[in-house]
Amino acid sequence: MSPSDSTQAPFRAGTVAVLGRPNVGKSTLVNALVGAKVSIVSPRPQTTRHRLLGIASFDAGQLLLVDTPGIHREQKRAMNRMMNRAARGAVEGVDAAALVIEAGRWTEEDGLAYSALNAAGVPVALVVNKVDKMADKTELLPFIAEVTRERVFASVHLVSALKSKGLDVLVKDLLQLMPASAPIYGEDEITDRSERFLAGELVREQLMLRLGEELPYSTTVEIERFEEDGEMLRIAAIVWVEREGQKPIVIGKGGERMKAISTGARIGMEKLFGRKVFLETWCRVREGWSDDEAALRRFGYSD
Ligand SMILES: Nc1nc2c(ncn2[C@@H]2O[C@H](COP(=O)(O)OP(=O)(O)OP(=O)(O)O)[C@@H](O)[C@H]2O)c(=O)[nH]1
Repeated sequence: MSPSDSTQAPFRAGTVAVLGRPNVGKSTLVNALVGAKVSIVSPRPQTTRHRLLGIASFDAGQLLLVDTPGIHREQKRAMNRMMNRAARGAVEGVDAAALVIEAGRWTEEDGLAYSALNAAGVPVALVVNKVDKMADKTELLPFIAEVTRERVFASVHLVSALKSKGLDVLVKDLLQLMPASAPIYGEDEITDRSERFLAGELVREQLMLRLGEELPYSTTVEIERFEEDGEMLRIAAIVWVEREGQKPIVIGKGGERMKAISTGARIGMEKLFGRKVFLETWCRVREGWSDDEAALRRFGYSD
């Protein structure tokens, strides 16, 4: 994708907060813009736990995408507070926001996100995602008319992040909202996260995809080893569970599930890192951890 303006146009670079309800497709959009899987995707809401910077480079500029965790639907007051806090945190210092919504659905939470962004004075591009899912496309224009009736957006986009549709114009319009600036990162950089972190995320993604609702909430992934061995990478991942009884859920009958998790994660790693990966995956019980230690390990740290 390379939206090319006139040759006179300055290079632009800046930060875009990607906001929206859980499951609307924020991570899928960031990955599609970056052109690689920097943010994990699953049909389960609340997949994204971390703020993450995806770096999308184009001929005309560079977008630093902050992929924010989705916001819970809770009681109204709590929701309001969380929404504002999440929006404020994510929006601090950004040049624009992409508010991602699902085609045909505008909810109260979307309205709250819009209001928080508007109050923060951040220009908002409305990204109506999952257009491919809408059987009757004639409903799209009245839907947009309704959403934009009393709200101001810098631009409005109909996209399918999954099928990479409508993204060229989105990039072009987002770049217009960025300040003239030299590139902030190298053209081949795609995230500020380490490869080690991304490896852990790919294991976590497989856990979510393959365990679904069965996945114990407190499960964490630790990358115990991440080493270069000639052309290949040797990686060891530990899936930490809280109780002995949770191990069979992760491992599955005859180890089948763990094998599938490991293979899925390895394939993702080989694609992302562009080389062969030897991956070992273990499931262990994290007996005796304090909450602090568990939290640190969740971010890939251990003493
Ligand atoms: N049909 C269709 N599905 C999509 C599209 N974009 C995302 N999805 C699917 O929607 C689900 C959620 O996608 P994510 O990218 O994880 O959504 P998210 O907003 O980052 O979710 P949280 O991490 O929970 O905030 C996944 O199953 C995606 O494959 C799209 O354009 N079309």
